[in-house]
Amino acid sequence: MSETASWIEPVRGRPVAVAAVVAAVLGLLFWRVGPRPELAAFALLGAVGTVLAFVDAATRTLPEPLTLPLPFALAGLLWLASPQEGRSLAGALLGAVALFGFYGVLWWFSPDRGIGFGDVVLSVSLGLVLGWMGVAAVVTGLLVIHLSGAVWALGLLVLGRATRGSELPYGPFLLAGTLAAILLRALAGAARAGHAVSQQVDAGPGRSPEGGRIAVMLRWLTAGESHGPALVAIVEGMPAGVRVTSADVAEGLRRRRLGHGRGARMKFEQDKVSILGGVRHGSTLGGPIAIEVGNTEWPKWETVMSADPVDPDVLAAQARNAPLSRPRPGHADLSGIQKYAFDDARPVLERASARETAARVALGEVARAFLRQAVGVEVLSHVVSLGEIAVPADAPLPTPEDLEAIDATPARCFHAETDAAMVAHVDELKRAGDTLGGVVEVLAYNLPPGLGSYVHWDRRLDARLAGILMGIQAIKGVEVGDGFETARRPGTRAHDEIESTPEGVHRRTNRAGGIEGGMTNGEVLRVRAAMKPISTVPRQLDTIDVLTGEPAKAINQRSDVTAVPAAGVVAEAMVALCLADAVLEKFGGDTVEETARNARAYLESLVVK
Ligand SMILES: Cc1cc2nc3c(=O)[nH]c(=O)nc-3n(C[C@H](O)[C@H](O)[C@H](O)COP(=O)(O)O)c2cc1C
Ligand SMILES: C=C(O[C@@H]1CC(C(=O)O)=C[C@@H](OP(=O)(O)O)[C@H]1O)C(=O)O
Repeated sequence: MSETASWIEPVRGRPVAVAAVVAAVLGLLFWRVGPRPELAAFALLGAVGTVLAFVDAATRTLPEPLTLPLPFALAGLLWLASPQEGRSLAGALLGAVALFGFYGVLWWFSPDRGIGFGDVVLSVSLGLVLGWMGVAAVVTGLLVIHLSGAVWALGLLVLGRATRGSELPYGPFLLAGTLAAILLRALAGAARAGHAVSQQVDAGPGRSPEGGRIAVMLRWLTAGESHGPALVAIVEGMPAGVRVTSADVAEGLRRRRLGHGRGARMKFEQDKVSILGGVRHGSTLGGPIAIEVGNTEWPKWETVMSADPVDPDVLAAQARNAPLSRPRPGHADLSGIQKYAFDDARPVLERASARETAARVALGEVARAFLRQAVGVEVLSHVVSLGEIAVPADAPLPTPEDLEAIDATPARCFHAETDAAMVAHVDELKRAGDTLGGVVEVLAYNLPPGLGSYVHWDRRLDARLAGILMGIQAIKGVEVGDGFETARRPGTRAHDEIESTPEGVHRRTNRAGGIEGGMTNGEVLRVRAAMKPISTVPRQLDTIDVLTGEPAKAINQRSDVTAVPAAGVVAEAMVALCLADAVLEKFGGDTVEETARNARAYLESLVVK
C-alpha cells in the first residue's frame, strides 16, 4: 500500500460519517459567519480539518500532503478576503508564527507527551485563522484546545479507557478549539452589534432633547434656488463602503424628469451632477456626502439670480426680473411675500419651487444604494391615480423587476389601459388650460420586521414616513397601506390575518401596507402620497396685485400640467432616505458591511421567524 493510500484509509472506510461531519461543520460555519469573504478560508479549514481529525484519530498522524499546502491555501484566501473584510494579513501571519512557536517549543521540550511534529505543522494553519480574527480569538482558541484536551483525557482515565502513558491524538483538539473560536467570535460579533445599536439609538445625532425629528441617524440638507447656478445636497451619517457613482445619481435625476404632462423646462434644462465630497473611487468614505446638481440654464439667470449686488439699472433692464406681484393661489407666493417681507414672488418661488426635489433625489440615490447593499431592500413607485383616472383596485402590485417598464410608460402607471387613459386626461386638461394632481404609491420590498417602534410617537415609522412624504412640494395627503379605505371597513375585513408557512410567518393580506404598531412587519411597505394640481393654472385664477391691492389674474408662466409621475420618483427618494435612517437606527454600522452583518445577526436571532 502506498503512503497516500494508508492515510486516506480511515476516510475511505467511513465516508458517510466523514461527509456528515464535514457538512455539519460547514453548515455551522455558514450559519454563524454568513456569506462573507472570509468564510472561504474558514470553510476550507473546516473541511480539510475534519478529514485531518478523522485521520489523526485513527492513525495518530496528520498527513503532510494535507497539512503542508493548507497554510498556503488559507493565507491566499484570507489575502483575497482582506480588502472587503477591512483586515490585513499581518494578524494572520503573526498568529501563525505565534502558534508555530508555541507548539514547536512544546514539541521540543516534551516529545513524549503526545504532541507530534504533525501537530506543530497544523498549528501554522490554525494560527493563521485565529490570528486573522485577533488576539482574543488566539487566546480563546488555545484555551478551548487545552481545556477540551484535558477534559477528554480525564474522562478516558476515569472510564478506564486510557492510562497515564496512553498516547492521545492531539489534532482533533487543535481543530475543535479553532472551530469553537471561530463560532464564538461570530456569536460575540452578534452580541456586540446589539450593544452598538442600543448605544447609537441613545446618541443619535438627530434625536434632540427638544423634540422628535423625522430622521434619527441621518442628517440631510439641501440648498439652492430654482434658477440658481446649482442645487447642493448634503447627507451626514451614511456608513463607509456604499458603492455609488455620479452615474447612479444622474440616473435618478433622469427618472425625475420623466412623465407626460411636464413643462418645456424639463426638455431644455439639464441636471449636471458633481459629487463634491464623501465618495472616493465609487465608494462612500463615512463622512458627509455633498452633491451638486448644476443647472445648465444658469447663464440666462446669472444677473437676476446673482448672489452679489447688481447695479439697479442693469437689473431693471432684465425682462426676467419683472416683479411677480400677482401671487398664484395654491403656490407659496402670497404667504411667502408676507412672511419674509418681500415685494414680489420671485424670491419666494425660487426656493418654494420643486426644482429643489432634484437635490433630494440625488441623496435618495445614495440611500437607495445603501439599502440595496446593506439589507437588499428595493424601493419603487408608480402612479395609482391622475385626476379622476385611477388604477383598478384589483390591479397587480408591481415588483422591483417592473420598475423599468413603469418608467417606460408615459404616466409611470403600471396598468397599461389606465396609463393610456391618464395620458388622454392630461392632454384634455392641457387643452382646457387646466392642471392635474394625483396619487403615487411607493413600495419597498424585502424589509426586515421591526424597523421603527411603537414605544414613542417620534419613533413610529409610519409617522416618520408621513412627515417625510408631506415634505414634498404639493403633497397634501399620505396613506399607509389601505389608509382611509381601512377606516371604512369593519375589523374583520380591515386587518391582515397571520399564518405560519414553511417560508416563515406572514400575513394573508397586506392592507396595513407593511406597518403595524409603527414598525415594519416584514410585508411589502406600501405608502401613498396625494399631490394637489399644479397651482400655475393657465386659465388664470383670481388673485390680487400685491403692489396695488387691486383684483388681478394670477401669474401664468410656462409650467407643468401635472408632475405626478415625477413626484413618484421624488417620493421614492424620500422613502429611501427614511428607510435608510430606520435601518441605521436598528442595525447601526460604520461600514455597509457592518450594517449588513448586524442585520443578518438580528434576522438569525428572531424569536419568531
Ligand atoms: C415634481 C414637482 C414639479 C412641480 N412642478 C410645478 C410647476 O411646474 N408649476 C407649479 O406651479 N407647481 C409645481 N409644483 C408644485 C409646487 O411646487 C407646489 O404647488 C408649491 O410648492 C406649493 O405647494 P405646497 O402648498 O405643498 O407648498 C411641482 C411639484 C413637484 C413635486
Ligand atoms: C424646474 C423644475 O420644476 C419646476 C417646479 C415648479 C414649481 O413651482 O414647483 C415650477 C416650474 O418651474 P418654472 O416655473 O421655472 O417653469 C417647474 O419647471 C424641476 O422639477 O426641475
